Amino acid sequence: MTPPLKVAVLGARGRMGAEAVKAVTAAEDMELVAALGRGEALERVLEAGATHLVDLTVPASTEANVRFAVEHGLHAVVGTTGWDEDRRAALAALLAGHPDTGVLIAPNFALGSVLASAFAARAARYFESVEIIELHHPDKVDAPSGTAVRTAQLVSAARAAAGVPAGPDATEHALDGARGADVGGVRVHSVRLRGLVAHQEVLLGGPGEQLTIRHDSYDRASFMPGVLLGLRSVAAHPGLTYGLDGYLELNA
Ligand SMILES: NC(=O)C1=CN([C@@H]2O[C@H](COP(=O)(O)OP(=O)(O)OC[C@H]3O[C@@H](n4cnc5c(N)ncnc54)[C@H](O)[C@@H]3O)[C@@H](O)[C@H]2O)C=CC1
Ligand SMILES: O=C(O)C1=N[C@H](C(=O)O)C[C@H](O)C1
Repeated sequence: MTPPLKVAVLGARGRMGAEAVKAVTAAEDMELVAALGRGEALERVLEAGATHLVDLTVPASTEANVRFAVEHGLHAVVGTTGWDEDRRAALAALLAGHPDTGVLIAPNFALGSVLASAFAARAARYFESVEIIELHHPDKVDAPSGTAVRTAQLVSAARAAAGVPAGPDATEHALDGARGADVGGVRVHSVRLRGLVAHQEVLLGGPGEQLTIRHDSYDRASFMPGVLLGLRSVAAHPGLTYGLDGYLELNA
């Protein structure tokens, strides 16, 4: 029998971390060996014999946590936001010196969300205009969401590859922020509202028609199959994978 994956969860007292602790504990092929909150020494992960680390902390902590994991030969599955291009490049450079170690940075672990972003990228070349609205609970510390940034990047790359220009926009006068954030030429609008969990709409507009691709996470349980898939797959994918779609066969 294959021995269970020895998993440490960082951010274990947070909304996502607490859910991940439950999911890992319930998985028959995994053993939860450490569950750390803010201020607890990372060395405890090593003392516990972890081979895999899940990071669900905050943008200010995640980079140091993941670097620690890689430097100690642990595979890492990362859901925390804040991994911009510079941070990903620095991590990829570090991983080059640790060729057997894998890191997954997943802006969104929900399968439906990953599919929605992929569908949006596929549709994007056929529409004049594309904008994104992301809607989250008001305790979220970052905006726009990591998922919206990733979706905008995918949409932008797909449009560039097809030679489609940025959508028309005649705005000459606007209050700051009224047109949202510009992510690779795609406007992203962030809503924060009590009662929401994590939601996104990609609006695609052409003459006389609109396609809306919407995904809703009503519960953080929606993210757990992706966390477990990431843990089961990460060792077989050395180096840095950005997006859970890297482990899925979306074109099959
Ligand atoms: N990829 C995905 O599918 C998802 C990603 N997220 C992202 O995950 C992150 C966490 O989200 P939430 O759980 O909602 O936030 P949260 O604020 O509820 O939890 C974060 C926890 O991390 C702890 N923490 C901070 N620094 C730490 C450190 N160095 N070591 C250990 N613990 C530390 C905090 O004390 C807190 O308990 C955010 O960046 C969020 O955007 C959230 C939901 C889904
Ligand atoms: O903070 C959250 O809640 C979420 N964060 C991730 C993001 O920023 O995209 C994933 C999901 O949207 C929930």
